[in-house]
Amino acid sequence: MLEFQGVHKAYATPQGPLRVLAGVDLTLAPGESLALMGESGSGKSTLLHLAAGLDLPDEGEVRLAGASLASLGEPHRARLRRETLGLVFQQFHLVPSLNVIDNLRLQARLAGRESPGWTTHLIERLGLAGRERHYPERLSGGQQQRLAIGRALAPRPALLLADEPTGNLDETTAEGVLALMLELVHEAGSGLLVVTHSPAVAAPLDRRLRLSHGHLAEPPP
Ligand SMILES: Nc1ncnc2c1ncn2[C@@H]1O[C@H](COP(=O)(O)OP(=O)(O)OP(=O)(O)O)[C@@H](O)[C@H]1O
Repeated sequence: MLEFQGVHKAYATPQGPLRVLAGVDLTLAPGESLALMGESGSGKSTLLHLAAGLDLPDEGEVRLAGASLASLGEPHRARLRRETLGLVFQQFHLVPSLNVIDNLRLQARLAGRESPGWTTHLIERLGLAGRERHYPERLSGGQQQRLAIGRALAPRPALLLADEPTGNLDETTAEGVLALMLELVHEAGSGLLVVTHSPAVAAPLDRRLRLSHGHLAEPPP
């Protein structure tokens, strides 16, 4: 589903190149779930951006659904992203001019996979039944992030990429939202790559890896 082979990435800084990924290898099978952990600044978001083809490696290859992302033009990469991935970030990135149900429908339509039954099911599971016509600004932070997760899962993507999805929420709300995210990923039949600092979130997933000094490794027990 997702494969990194010898991936290197550095950023240009006034002090010279900042080496972030130094030969990362990773294979994620369809339906597999992986927690990506690591210190702040270790390159977790960089890895997720490369996985989504939002940025390209300096060296090595990233393959998504069998396609080498660097070999595709940006329009083709964007289409593959829409059809294959769900993305959830710390900021919710909801469409403010669309109500709850239209935020969900838009994403499914863009991916070419609308399913009214699944959308209705999602709204109920997200605790947003009765609020279908509300706009995001009228929802609480936790509700907005639940909606952002639901939107990403509306097309039942092959893989959900989530970058510290509850980083902006208080601890109690975050726990509930993350538990719901894991359940919905399971119901959607999606794979999951989630950046998290929480051992409780990481524990039930298939695998856990830690990014440190540019390399991925098993975390200490
Ligand atoms: N566009 C950029 N230009 C220059 N440096 C960058 C850029 N993006 C990220 N960096 C630097 O690369 C390093 C890795 O950043 P990244 O955001 O991938 O880490 P992270 O593990 O996700 O961190 P956090 O847990 O704090 O979100 C950091 O030192 C960051 O400052």
